[in-house]
Amino acid sequence: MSIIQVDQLTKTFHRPIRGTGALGAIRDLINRRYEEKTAVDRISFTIERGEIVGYLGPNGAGKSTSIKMLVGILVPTSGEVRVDGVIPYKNRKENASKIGVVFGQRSQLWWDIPVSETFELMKYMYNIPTADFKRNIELFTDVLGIQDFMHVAVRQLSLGQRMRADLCAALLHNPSIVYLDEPTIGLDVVVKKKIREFLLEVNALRQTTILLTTHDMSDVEKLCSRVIIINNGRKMFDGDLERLKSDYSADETMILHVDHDEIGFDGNISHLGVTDFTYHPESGSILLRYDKRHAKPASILAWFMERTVVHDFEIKPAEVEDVIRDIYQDSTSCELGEVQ
Ligand SMILES: Nc1ncnc2c1ncn2[C@@H]1O[C@H](COP(=O)(O)OP(=O)(O)OP(=O)(O)O)[C@@H](O)[C@H]1O
Repeated sequence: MSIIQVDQLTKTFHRPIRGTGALGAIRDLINRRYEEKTAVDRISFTIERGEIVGYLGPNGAGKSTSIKMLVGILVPTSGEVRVDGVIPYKNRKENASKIGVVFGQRSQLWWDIPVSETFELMKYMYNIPTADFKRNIELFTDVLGIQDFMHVAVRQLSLGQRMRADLCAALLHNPSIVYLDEPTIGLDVVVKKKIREFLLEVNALRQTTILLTTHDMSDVEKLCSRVIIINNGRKMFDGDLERLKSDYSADETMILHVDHDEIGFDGNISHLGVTDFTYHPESGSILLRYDKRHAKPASILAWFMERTVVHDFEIKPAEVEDVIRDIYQDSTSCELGEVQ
């Protein structure tokens, strides 16, 4: 059975409409008006044990609201959610023992006590057996490089140190599911790498299911076998990254390595279906972007080979970042493009 089951999940907020100016404020006091905002709109998906899934969408798409329903903080307006056999908002305590949560912007650690004592408190709160606790501390501190600041008070940690400590704390009780909201936000490349390695290791060792929201596409490419994309509360795509690229992007880039001096044409190559063209004389390379539905890479290559000496060439599919940006911008694809 799938570890996460979400069926037609919906959350509608009623939020006050605020009047403008002093008169509006007085009017609001007498007659408060509300508008409805459907933050999550009939979303359905299932996630299997051990999957690492990227839950993506632009700002305000409904990601945090979905996660809050999965962790049991919010009660859905309609639809169903079941996590490891439990309805989160009805069985909050049981659900909490099975999950780990990290919100990149907010820490769950106790500000004034050292990291090591926070971990001891976690052991007590989650009733973690001593042998498991020791094993996890050894493994996690090693992979995340926490030893150097184990005895430092949380408020004195840098952002990267604090995030590593947060991750460690969230995983000490061996949760079967981990929700990560922007876990690498604001971190340098070295710490990002450590965190990604850690997540992959825990996932491989323990079959931990990971649901990750991030705006960092390199997180997605390094970690996620599958992505779910939402926009305006609706699911737009559910599948693997390669499928995302092939279904949603027809753009490719061809890079030609040519002789510096011999490039001899006027640059008018739109008839080849090329949409973007740049020549870099310092490296002797030509970058050509085209829509593969309208252009033939072989014809482009042949055309250039007739006019200059081409030493080498490569073809690159669109970067996932570009594909996702295009999907975010194209809100009309919302329902039409939904893929299960
Ligand atoms: N408690 C609330 N009351 C009213 N509206 C809310 C509430 N929480 C969220 N919303 C609205 O629901 C929509 C979705 O918000 P949500 O925080 O889920 O988006 P998000 O995808 O997590 O965005 P971001 O990437 O910016 O964190 C937004 O329009 C937001 O203003």
